[in-house]
Amino acid sequence: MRTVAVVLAGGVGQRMGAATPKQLIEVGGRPILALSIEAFDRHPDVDEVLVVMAAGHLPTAAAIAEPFGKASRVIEGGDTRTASTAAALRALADHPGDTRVLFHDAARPFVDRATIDRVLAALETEAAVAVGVPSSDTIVEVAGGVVAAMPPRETLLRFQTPQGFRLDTVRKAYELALADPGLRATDDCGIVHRYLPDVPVRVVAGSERNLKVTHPLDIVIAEHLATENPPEAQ
Ligand SMILES: Nc1ccn([C@@H]2O[C@H](COP(=O)(O)OP(=O)(O)OP(=O)(O)O)[C@@H](O)[C@H]2O)c(=O)n1
Ligand SMILES: C[C@](O)(CO)[C@H](O)COP(=O)(O)O
Repeated sequence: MRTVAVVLAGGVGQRMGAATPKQLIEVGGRPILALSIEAFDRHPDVDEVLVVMAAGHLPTAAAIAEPFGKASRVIEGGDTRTASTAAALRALADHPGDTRVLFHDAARPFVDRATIDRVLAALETEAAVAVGVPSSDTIVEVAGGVVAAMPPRETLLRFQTPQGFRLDTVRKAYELALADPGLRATDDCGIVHRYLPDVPVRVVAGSERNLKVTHPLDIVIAEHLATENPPEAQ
């Protein structure tokens, strides 16, 4: 059974507000995208890494991916993260349904080997696997500026990536999702949960280091993680 890691780098980094997409910003002297590709390229159970890049930046992404033996292809993403995942699924159309596929945010350059191991181990028996960490903040639902609901914090997790699937499962979920004019999603497990409600989404532990570089302050933290405690030391 083959394992493909899809590194989603199709965003433009609006919240970061930099001149280039945030995945091209260097931390510890290397582009964030290179660190994310490397995490999967070096994993012994990953066979192939597919990079999905923002339009207009494919040659740069191809140059970054080139040294990694498993990063065979760089394709163009879509206008949303969901559209970029859909583009990856189209690019994997010739892969058998029992392929294991891991979708990872390029913006999470510090994913560690143990997290990938946990996702792959769960995929031995499950068709959809998420990575989550507890919230240290109280999370509330707000409507019209006032609190509408306060779910008990111990029932809540913050999702990270990679999110892992059997290819046939995520394919089916996306087929249904893309036919829904009301489609709104922020991750791939959400799409499986909504469109294939009978498929359990197993949750495994993530890591606080696996931050998603989103806002300018995250670059300061990422620079620290990359230089003081680099991924290869994990
Ligand atoms: N059209 C998109 C949008 C996002 N992503 C990827 O999905 C991951 C998580 O998205 P996010 O952190 O929101 O990145 P951006 O969309 O670039 O950021 P912003 O929302 O601030 O514009 C990132 O690695 C991003 O490159 C993608 O592949 N295609
Ligand atoms: C997939 C994700 O990283 C899980 O936390 C998150 O939903 C991505 O959201 P974004 O708005 O595309 O950064």
